[in-house]
Amino acid sequence: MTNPTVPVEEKIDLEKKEDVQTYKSTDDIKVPDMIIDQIIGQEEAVETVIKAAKQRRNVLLIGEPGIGKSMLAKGMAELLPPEELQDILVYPNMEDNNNPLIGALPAGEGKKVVNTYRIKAKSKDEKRNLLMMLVIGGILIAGVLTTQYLAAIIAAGIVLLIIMQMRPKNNMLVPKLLVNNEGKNMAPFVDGTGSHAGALLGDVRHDPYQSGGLGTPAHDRVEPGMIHKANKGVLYIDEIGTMKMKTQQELLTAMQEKKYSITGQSESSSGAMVSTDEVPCDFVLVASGNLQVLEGMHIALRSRIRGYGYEVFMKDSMKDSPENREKLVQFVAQEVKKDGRIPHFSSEAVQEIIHEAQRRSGKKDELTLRLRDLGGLVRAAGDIAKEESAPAVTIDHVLTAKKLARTLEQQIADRYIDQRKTYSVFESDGSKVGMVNGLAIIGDRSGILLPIAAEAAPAQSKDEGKIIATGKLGEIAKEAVQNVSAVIKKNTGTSITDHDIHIQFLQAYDGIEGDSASVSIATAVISALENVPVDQTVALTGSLSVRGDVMPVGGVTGKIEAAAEAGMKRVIIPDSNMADVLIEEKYKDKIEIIPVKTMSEVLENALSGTEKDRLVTKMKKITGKVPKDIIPTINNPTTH
Ligand SMILES: Nc1ncnc2c1ncn2[C@@H]1O[C@H](COP(=O)(O)OP(=O)(O)OP(=O)(O)O)[C@@H](O)[C@H]1O
Repeated sequence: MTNPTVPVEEKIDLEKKEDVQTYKSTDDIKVPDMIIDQIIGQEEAVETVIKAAKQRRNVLLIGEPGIGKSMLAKGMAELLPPEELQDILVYPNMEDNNNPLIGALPAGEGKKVVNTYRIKAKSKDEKRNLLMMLVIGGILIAGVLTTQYLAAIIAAGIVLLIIMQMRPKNNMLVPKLLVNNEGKNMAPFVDGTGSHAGALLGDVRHDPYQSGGLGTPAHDRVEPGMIHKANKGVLYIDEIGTMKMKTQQELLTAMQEKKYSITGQSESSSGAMVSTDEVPCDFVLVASGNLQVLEGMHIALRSRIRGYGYEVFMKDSMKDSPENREKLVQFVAQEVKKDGRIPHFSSEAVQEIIHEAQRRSGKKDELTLRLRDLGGLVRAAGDIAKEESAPAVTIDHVLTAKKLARTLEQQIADRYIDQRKTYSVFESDGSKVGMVNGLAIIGDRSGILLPIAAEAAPAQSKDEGKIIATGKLGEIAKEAVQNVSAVIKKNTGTSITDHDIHIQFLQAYDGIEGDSASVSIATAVISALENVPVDQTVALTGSLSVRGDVMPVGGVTGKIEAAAEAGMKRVIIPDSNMADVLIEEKYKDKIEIIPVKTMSEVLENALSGTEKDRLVTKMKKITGKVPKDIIPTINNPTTH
């Protein structure tokens, strides 16, 4: 299917602040030509890159995956002042075969020089071949005339061998074009991500025949590195901290010297004997990665970037404002154009993408900037529309795509829920002592139910009770119980030190983040200590401060949706997270959301049965020791 195309002059140009509201489909929106103008939501990073490009400075971009780091690096290459691009040639060195010579020529000249050498070599070879044929022919004719056939054949063979050995190999004198910039008018962009030392710094191939003089000449075995191909342009390296220290050190040397000779990288190879003259490598380094990457980064390399460049911490979300929503309209138009196979999006379909951007940010009044993932949704919706041969992508296509294009984590979460239901790992009705339906996040935003079981027994040791936590999140559990032991005592008057407390995360799998489980753990422990059942129709999330306040956590939308999927009727979340809740319409009637500020409110809502009243009365009795802020909430719990 071909996309309908509005003539360029009739398109809405957002850069000129034209009114975007009038657009019917993304076909009406003009996509900027320059990559730097296509970058959405990273204004500070864009400004820095523009500044860095003017001065040819290095840049370190730190941020989440898929937010536009490599796009910025490409944009920078487009912006670099158009310097004289060069072709680099490597010539044989007659005096020292293992030290090939380097020559730089204006772009486009390199190929011509190589061709001239080739033609010369060819004509020399042809002349010599002709001469050889004449000499051998003469010997053979003489042999025929003197009837000395055998002697003539042997003589011709010997002459042939001698000439072959003595013949200078003209081909060997032809230089090799290392870097070819013919026809290029933009600074090069080279992505060196994940490349090993040879690919990055250049290499000399091994030649098993080099000792016999029969092999490929040294200069012909020289291969340029990415640092050389990026000469006068941008060298982009993602996840720079994963690169070997030695390679980072060499990279630093190349950056400082702006030239770097090529040698064989493998010590046992004949290439290691070869070392060329210095090859120009005047590149701008754009390094990137997430915060952890800094740990693996060579200190001197980082300091070089800091001293002669800029460091930028990129955003993963932007304010949900009318201007930023317009930028997302441009984003959808860009992705459609880039893909080239999917139809344009109707304005309603774009609205749904914007709504999803809101949801995915997981934060109040923000839009996600993890645009690679959002682009995935655009393409999935486009594919569905294309399959149906629809002229444009509609809101229904986007909704279907959201269902189909579920992330791996979301699919895993669904399967866990099914499995756990089948094996009754958790319950979604009735009440149970020491069992809590906690909530966690897997991947970056998929919620998952995390059942937690606690048992309390009188301490076996006379001195002090123990906290025994099993399951993959054991450490978190121990820490959480230690942190909240004061809160438990404050709420129940019971000291956990008189008990051995066993906690288990039931069937917790790798990749589950359990940081926000402390409210759930405390509830399970209190329930077990006090023998008060927990309502199994409630799911919980929240982080507990040592004072007993419920602190905000990440991913509430995903967690609430997971609770609803698992059949929970109510979900307790931190009050301060209420503004982040953007659950899908279909879940709204399924689950009641209860915002809480303190542990007492959690207990009021999570515990059940007559025993709860006993505990509340007990809590009230000890409220003399409880800070004032808890008293009113115990008497007057907030339920929504
Ligand atoms: N800020 C942005 N503006 C416009 N498009 C974006 C932006 N961020 C990501 N994209 C889209 O996502 C794609 C991937 O982005 P890019 O490769 O730049 O991400 P990245 O941050 O370099 O990720 P990684 O670190 O995983 O390589 C881009 O080609 C573009 O389509």
